[in-house]
Amino acid sequence: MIELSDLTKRYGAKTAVEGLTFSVRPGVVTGFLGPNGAGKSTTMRMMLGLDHPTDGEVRIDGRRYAELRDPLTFIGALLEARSVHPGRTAYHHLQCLAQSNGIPTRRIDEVLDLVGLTAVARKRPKGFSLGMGQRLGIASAMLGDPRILMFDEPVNGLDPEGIHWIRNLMKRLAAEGRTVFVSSHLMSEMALTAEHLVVIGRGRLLADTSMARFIEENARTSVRVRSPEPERLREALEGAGLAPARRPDGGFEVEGGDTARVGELAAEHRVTLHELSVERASLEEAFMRLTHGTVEYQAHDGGDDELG
Ligand SMILES: Nc1ncnc2c1ncn2[C@@H]1O[C@H](COP(=O)(O)OP(=O)(O)OP(=O)(O)O)[C@@H](O)[C@H]1O
Repeated sequence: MIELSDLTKRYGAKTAVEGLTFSVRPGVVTGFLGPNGAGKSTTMRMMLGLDHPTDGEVRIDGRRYAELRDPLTFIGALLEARSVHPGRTAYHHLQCLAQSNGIPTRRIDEVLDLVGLTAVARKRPKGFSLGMGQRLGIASAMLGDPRILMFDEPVNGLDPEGIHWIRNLMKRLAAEGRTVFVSSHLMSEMALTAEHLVVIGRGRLLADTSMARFIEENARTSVRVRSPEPERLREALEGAGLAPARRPDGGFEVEGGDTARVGELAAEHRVTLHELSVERASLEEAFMRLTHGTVEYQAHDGGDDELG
Protein backbone atom coordinates (compact mmCIF):
# COMPACT_ATOMS: atom_id res chain seq x y z
CA MET A 1 0.00 0.00 0.00
CA ILE A 2 1.18 3.51 -0.84
CA GLU A 3 -0.37 6.34 1.17
CA LEU A 4 -0.03 10.00 0.26
CA SER A 5 -1.16 12.64 2.68
CA ASP A 6 -1.38 16.26 1.77
CA LEU A 7 1.60 15.84 -0.54
CA THR A 8 2.81 19.16 -1.95
CA LYS A 9 5.79 20.11 -4.11
CA ARG A 10 6.79 23.61 -5.10
CA TYR A 11 9.62 24.59 -7.39
CA GLY A 12 10.09 28.26 -6.57
CA ALA A 13 6.86 29.98 -7.52
CA LYS A 14 5.63 26.90 -9.43
CA THR A 15 3.41 24.47 -7.54
CA ALA A 16 3.80 21.10 -9.26
CA VAL A 17 1.76 19.04 -6.75
CA GLU A 18 -0.73 20.44 -4.29
CA GLY A 19 -2.27 18.73 -1.28
CA LEU A 20 -2.53 15.26 -2.80
CA THR A 21 -4.15 12.70 -0.51
CA PHE A 22 -4.92 9.20 -1.77
CA SER A 23 -3.95 5.55 -1.23
CA VAL A 24 -2.89 2.96 -3.78
CA ARG A 25 -4.18 -0.43 -2.65
CA PRO A 26 -2.90 -3.93 -3.28
CA GLY A 27 -4.65 -6.49 -5.49
CA VAL A 28 -5.63 -4.24 -8.40
CA VAL A 29 -3.81 -2.27 -11.07
CA THR A 30 -4.26 1.44 -10.32
CA GLY A 31 -3.85 3.78 -13.28
CA PHE A 32 -2.41 7.28 -12.77
CA LEU A 33 -3.67 9.83 -15.30
CA GLY A 34 -3.34 13.52 -15.91
CA PRO A 35 -2.64 15.90 -18.79
CA ASN A 36 0.98 16.88 -19.58
CA GLY A 37 2.48 18.80 -16.71
CA ALA A 38 -0.21 17.66 -14.23
CA GLY A 39 2.42 16.49 -11.74
CA LYS A 40 2.49 12.71 -12.28
CA SER A 41 6.26 12.34 -12.58
CA THR A 42 6.84 14.67 -9.64
CA THR A 43 4.43 12.60 -7.53
CA MET A 44 6.07 9.33 -8.55
CA ARG A 45 9.53 10.69 -7.80
CA MET A 46 8.38 11.68 -4.30
CA MET A 47 6.89 8.21 -3.80
CA LEU A 48 10.34 6.79 -4.53
CA GLY A 49 12.24 9.19 -2.31
CA LEU A 50 13.91 10.79 -5.37
CA ASP A 51 12.46 14.20 -4.58
CA HIS A 52 11.53 15.78 -1.25
CA PRO A 53 8.02 17.04 -0.64
CA THR A 54 7.63 20.70 0.30
CA ASP A 55 4.80 19.54 2.53
CA GLY A 56 2.96 16.34 3.42
CA GLU A 57 4.36 12.83 3.11
CA VAL A 58 4.32 9.45 1.39
CA ARG A 59 4.19 6.16 3.30
CA ILE A 60 5.27 2.87 1.74
CA ASP A 61 3.65 0.05 3.69
CA GLY A 62 3.47 2.41 6.65
CA ARG A 63 7.01 3.75 6.45
CA ARG A 64 8.73 6.70 4.83
CA TYR A 65 10.99 5.72 1.93
CA ALA A 66 14.12 6.84 3.84
CA GLU A 67 13.21 4.44 6.66
CA LEU A 68 13.08 1.38 4.38
CA ARG A 69 15.99 -1.01 4.72
CA ASP A 70 16.83 -2.43 1.27
CA PRO A 71 14.12 -0.35 -0.44
CA LEU A 72 14.12 -2.50 -3.63
CA THR A 73 12.61 -5.31 -1.57
CA PHE A 74 9.62 -3.05 -0.74
CA ILE A 75 9.06 -1.04 -3.90
CA GLY A 76 10.32 -1.49 -7.45
CA ALA A 77 9.93 1.07 -10.20
CA LEU A 78 10.26 1.46 -13.92
CA LEU A 79 10.79 5.13 -14.58
CA GLU A 80 10.83 6.81 -17.96
CA ALA A 81 14.43 7.96 -17.75
CA ARG A 82 16.34 4.75 -17.16
CA SER A 83 19.96 4.89 -16.24
CA VAL A 84 22.12 1.91 -17.02
CA HIS A 85 25.89 2.19 -16.74
CA PRO A 86 27.15 1.92 -20.35
CA GLY A 87 30.04 -0.40 -19.48
CA ARG A 88 27.95 -3.02 -17.68
CA THR A 89 26.22 -6.05 -19.14
CA ALA A 90 22.57 -6.67 -18.29
CA TYR A 91 23.62 -9.31 -15.77
CA HIS A 92 26.22 -7.03 -14.19
CA HIS A 93 23.72 -4.18 -13.95
CA LEU A 94 21.32 -6.41 -12.02
CA GLN A 95 24.17 -7.80 -9.92
CA CYS A 96 25.15 -4.31 -8.74
CA LEU A 97 21.55 -3.54 -7.79
CA ALA A 98 21.22 -6.88 -5.99
CA GLN A 99 24.41 -6.39 -4.00
CA SER A 100 23.49 -2.91 -2.82
CA ASN A 101 20.06 -4.10 -1.69
CA GLY A 102 20.90 -7.36 0.08
CA ILE A 103 19.24 -9.44 -2.65
CA PRO A 104 20.59 -13.00 -3.27
CA THR A 105 22.32 -13.36 -6.67
CA ARG A 106 20.18 -16.38 -7.65
CA ARG A 107 17.32 -13.88 -8.01
CA ILE A 108 19.12 -12.35 -11.04
CA ASP A 109 18.59 -15.47 -13.17
CA GLU A 110 14.97 -15.63 -12.04
CA VAL A 111 14.15 -12.09 -13.14
CA LEU A 112 16.08 -12.42 -16.41
CA ASP A 113 14.01 -15.49 -17.15
CA LEU A 114 10.81 -13.73 -16.10
CA VAL A 115 11.36 -10.90 -18.59
CA GLY A 116 12.80 -13.13 -21.33
CA LEU A 117 16.34 -11.67 -21.40
CA THR A 118 18.31 -14.79 -20.39
CA ALA A 119 19.86 -15.13 -23.86
CA VAL A 120 21.28 -11.58 -23.81
CA ALA A 121 22.25 -11.43 -20.12
CA ARG A 122 25.95 -11.04 -20.98
CA LYS A 123 25.39 -8.29 -23.54
CA ARG A 124 25.61 -4.55 -22.93
CA PRO A 125 22.21 -2.83 -22.85
CA LYS A 126 23.36 0.02 -25.10
CA GLY A 127 22.69 -2.26 -28.08
CA PHE A 128 19.23 -3.23 -26.80
CA SER A 129 16.02 -2.34 -28.63
CA LEU A 130 13.47 -0.16 -26.81
CA GLY A 131 11.49 -3.26 -25.86
CA MET A 132 14.56 -5.05 -24.49
CA GLY A 133 15.47 -1.92 -22.51
CA GLN A 134 11.97 -1.88 -20.99
CA ARG A 135 12.32 -5.55 -20.09
CA LEU A 136 15.63 -4.86 -18.35
CA GLY A 137 13.99 -1.97 -16.47
CA ILE A 138 11.23 -4.34 -15.36
CA ALA A 139 13.79 -6.97 -14.33
CA SER A 140 15.42 -4.28 -12.13
CA ALA A 141 12.06 -3.35 -10.62
CA MET A 142 11.25 -7.01 -9.89
CA LEU A 143 14.67 -7.91 -8.52
CA GLY A 144 13.80 -7.48 -4.85
CA ASP A 145 10.46 -9.30 -5.30
CA PRO A 146 8.72 -6.17 -3.92
CA ARG A 147 5.08 -6.02 -2.85
CA ILE A 148 4.73 -2.63 -4.56
CA LEU A 149 5.51 -1.86 -8.21
CA MET A 150 5.39 1.40 -10.05
CA PHE A 151 5.55 1.87 -13.81
CA ASP A 152 5.89 5.28 -15.47
CA GLU A 153 4.74 5.10 -19.11
CA PRO A 154 5.78 1.44 -19.44
CA VAL A 155 4.44 0.84 -22.95
CA ASN A 156 5.76 4.00 -24.65
CA GLY A 157 7.14 3.09 -28.06
CA LEU A 158 6.60 -0.66 -27.70
CA ASP A 159 5.24 -2.96 -30.39
CA PRO A 160 1.88 -4.75 -29.84
CA GLU A 161 3.56 -7.90 -28.54
CA GLY A 162 5.55 -5.89 -25.98
CA ILE A 163 2.45 -3.94 -24.92
CA HIS A 164 0.48 -7.16 -24.48
CA TRP A 165 3.27 -8.70 -22.43
CA ILE A 166 3.55 -5.71 -20.05
CA ARG A 167 -0.24 -5.46 -19.67
CA ASN A 168 -0.52 -9.11 -18.67
CA LEU A 169 2.49 -8.89 -16.37
CA MET A 170 0.94 -5.97 -14.48
CA LYS A 171 -2.37 -7.80 -14.14
CA ARG A 172 -0.63 -10.92 -12.92
CA LEU A 173 1.36 -8.97 -10.33
CA ALA A 174 -1.83 -7.39 -9.03
CA ALA A 175 -3.59 -10.78 -8.96
CA GLU A 176 -0.75 -12.01 -6.75
CA GLY A 177 -1.85 -9.37 -4.24
CA ARG A 178 0.79 -6.76 -5.05
CA THR A 179 0.23 -3.02 -5.32
CA VAL A 180 0.63 -1.94 -8.95
CA PHE A 181 0.64 1.77 -9.86
CA VAL A 182 1.02 2.75 -13.52
CA SER A 183 0.98 6.00 -15.47
CA SER A 184 0.22 6.19 -19.16
CA HIS A 185 -1.05 8.62 -21.75
CA LEU A 186 -2.48 5.79 -23.83
CA MET A 187 -6.12 5.76 -22.79
CA SER A 188 -7.15 2.67 -24.71
CA GLU A 189 -4.30 0.75 -23.11
CA MET A 190 -5.12 2.07 -19.66
CA ALA A 191 -8.76 1.05 -20.11
CA LEU A 192 -7.61 -2.53 -20.71
CA THR A 193 -5.16 -2.63 -17.82
CA ALA A 194 -6.36 -0.64 -14.82
CA GLU A 195 -9.27 -1.43 -12.55
CA HIS A 196 -8.88 1.66 -10.41
CA LEU A 197 -7.92 5.22 -11.40
CA VAL A 198 -6.32 8.22 -9.80
CA VAL A 199 -6.60 11.34 -11.95
CA ILE A 200 -4.80 14.64 -11.29
CA GLY A 201 -4.84 18.01 -13.02
CA ARG A 202 -2.58 20.97 -12.22
CA GLY A 203 -1.16 19.05 -9.28
CA ARG A 204 -4.54 18.47 -7.61
CA LEU A 205 -6.61 15.33 -7.20
CA LEU A 206 -9.54 15.18 -9.65
CA ALA A 207 -10.71 11.58 -9.19
CA ASP A 208 -9.91 8.47 -7.16
CA THR A 209 -12.40 5.83 -8.24
CA SER A 210 -12.95 2.57 -10.11
CA MET A 211 -12.48 2.57 -13.89
CA ALA A 212 -16.15 1.64 -14.42
CA ARG A 213 -17.47 4.41 -12.19
CA PHE A 214 -15.09 6.98 -13.66
CA ILE A 215 -16.42 6.36 -17.16
CA GLU A 216 -20.02 6.19 -15.96
CA GLU A 217 -19.74 9.50 -14.12
CA ASN A 218 -17.76 11.45 -16.70
CA ALA A 219 -19.07 10.33 -20.06
CA ARG A 220 -22.42 9.46 -21.49
CA THR A 221 -23.43 5.93 -22.28
CA SER A 222 -26.12 5.46 -24.90
CA VAL A 223 -28.19 2.69 -26.48
CA ARG A 224 -27.77 1.61 -30.07
CA VAL A 225 -30.90 0.18 -31.65
CA ARG A 226 -31.72 -0.89 -35.21
CA SER A 227 -34.96 -2.09 -36.75
CA PRO A 228 -36.23 -2.94 -40.26
CA GLU A 229 -39.11 -0.57 -39.41
CA PRO A 230 -37.15 2.55 -38.38
CA GLU A 231 -40.03 5.02 -38.54
CA ARG A 232 -42.27 2.93 -36.29
CA LEU A 233 -39.34 2.56 -33.89
CA ARG A 234 -38.73 6.31 -33.91
CA GLU A 235 -42.39 6.98 -33.09
CA ALA A 236 -42.34 4.49 -30.24
CA LEU A 237 -39.21 6.05 -28.75
CA GLU A 238 -40.31 9.65 -29.21
CA GLY A 239 -43.72 8.81 -27.80
CA ALA A 240 -41.97 7.78 -24.59
CA GLY A 241 -40.03 11.05 -24.38
CA LEU A 242 -36.72 9.69 -25.73
CA ALA A 243 -34.73 11.47 -28.45
CA PRO A 244 -33.38 8.93 -30.95
CA ALA A 245 -30.64 10.22 -33.28
CA ARG A 246 -30.21 8.57 -36.67
CA ARG A 247 -26.97 6.67 -37.23
CA PRO A 248 -25.28 6.19 -40.63
CA ASP A 249 -26.16 2.47 -40.56
CA GLY A 250 -29.89 3.30 -40.41
CA GLY A 251 -30.21 2.57 -36.70
CA PHE A 252 -30.63 5.03 -33.83
CA GLU A 253 -28.57 6.17 -30.93
CA VAL A 254 -30.58 6.91 -27.82
CA GLU A 255 -28.76 9.00 -25.26
CA GLY A 256 -29.76 8.52 -21.69
CA GLY A 257 -31.90 5.48 -22.48
CA ASP A 258 -31.21 1.97 -21.22
CA THR A 259 -31.52 -1.25 -23.19
CA ALA A 260 -34.32 -2.63 -21.01
CA ARG A 261 -36.51 0.43 -21.57
CA VAL A 262 -35.86 0.56 -25.33
CA GLY A 263 -36.46 -3.20 -25.69
CA GLU A 264 -39.71 -3.02 -23.74
CA LEU A 265 -40.96 -0.07 -25.81
CA ALA A 266 -40.21 -1.97 -29.03
CA ALA A 267 -42.10 -5.01 -27.72
CA GLU A 268 -45.10 -2.91 -26.65
CA HIS A 269 -45.33 -1.46 -30.15
CA ARG A 270 -44.59 -4.81 -31.80
CA VAL A 271 -41.53 -3.38 -33.60
CA THR A 272 -38.95 -5.96 -34.71
CA LEU A 273 -35.38 -5.24 -33.61
CA HIS A 274 -32.21 -6.36 -35.38
CA GLU A 275 -29.85 -4.82 -32.87
CA LEU A 276 -30.04 -3.58 -29.29
CA SER A 277 -26.80 -2.80 -27.53
CA VAL A 278 -25.10 -0.45 -25.12
CA GLU A 279 -22.71 2.06 -26.66
CA ARG A 280 -20.15 2.49 -23.90
CA ALA A 281 -18.33 5.75 -23.59
CA SER A 282 -14.57 5.50 -23.77
CA LEU A 283 -12.07 6.29 -21.04
CA GLU A 284 -10.59 8.88 -23.39
CA GLU A 285 -13.91 10.73 -23.62
CA ALA A 286 -14.37 10.66 -19.84
CA PHE A 287 -10.79 11.82 -19.27
CA MET A 288 -11.11 14.70 -21.73
CA ARG A 289 -14.33 15.90 -20.14
CA LEU A 290 -12.95 15.80 -16.63
CA THR A 291 -9.57 17.37 -17.35
CA HIS A 292 -10.62 19.91 -19.97
CA GLY A 293 -10.26 22.92 -17.65
CA THR A 294 -6.96 21.76 -16.18
CA VAL A 295 -4.87 21.33 -19.31
CA GLU A 296 -1.75 23.45 -19.00
CA TYR A 297 -0.67 23.63 -22.63
CA GLN A 298 -3.77 23.73 -24.77
CA ALA A 299 -3.81 23.93 -28.54
CA HIS A 300 -6.75 25.60 -30.21
CA ASP A 301 -8.25 24.21 -33.36
CA GLY A 302 -9.00 27.62 -34.85
CA GLY A 303 -12.74 27.02 -34.77
CA ASP A 304 -13.44 28.90 -31.55
CA ASP A 305 -13.76 32.57 -30.91
CA GLU A 306 -10.61 33.30 -28.95
CA LEU A 307 -9.60 36.05 -31.37
CA GLY A 308 -13.04 37.61 -31.45
N1 LIG B 1 12.63 20.57 -11.49
C1 LIG B 1 11.61 21.35 -11.80
N2 LIG B 1 11.72 22.69 -11.73
C2 LIG B 1 10.69 23.50 -12.04
N3 LIG B 1 9.47 23.06 -12.45
C3 LIG B 1 9.30 21.73 -12.55
C4 LIG B 1 10.34 20.82 -12.23
N4 LIG B 1 9.86 19.54 -12.41
C5 LIG B 1 8.59 19.69 -12.82
N5 LIG B 1 8.24 21.00 -12.90
C6 LIG B 1 6.94 21.53 -13.29
O1 LIG B 1 5.95 20.92 -12.50
C7 LIG B 1 4.80 20.59 -13.25
C8 LIG B 1 4.54 19.09 -13.16
O2 LIG B 1 5.52 18.37 -13.90
P1 LIG B 1 5.53 16.79 -14.05
O3 LIG B 1 6.71 16.45 -14.88
O4 LIG B 1 5.44 16.16 -12.71
O5 LIG B 1 4.18 16.52 -14.83
P2 LIG B 1 3.67 15.18 -15.55
O6 LIG B 1 2.25 15.01 -15.15
O7 LIG B 1 4.60 14.07 -15.26
O8 LIG B 1 3.75 15.61 -17.07
P3 LIG B 1 3.95 14.73 -18.42
O9 LIG B 1 2.68 13.98 -18.60
O10 LIG B 1 4.16 15.77 -19.45
O11 LIG B 1 5.16 13.85 -18.18
C9 LIG B 1 5.06 21.07 -14.66
O12 LIG B 1 4.48 22.34 -14.82
C10 LIG B 1 6.57 21.18 -14.73
O13 LIG B 1 6.97 22.18 -15.63
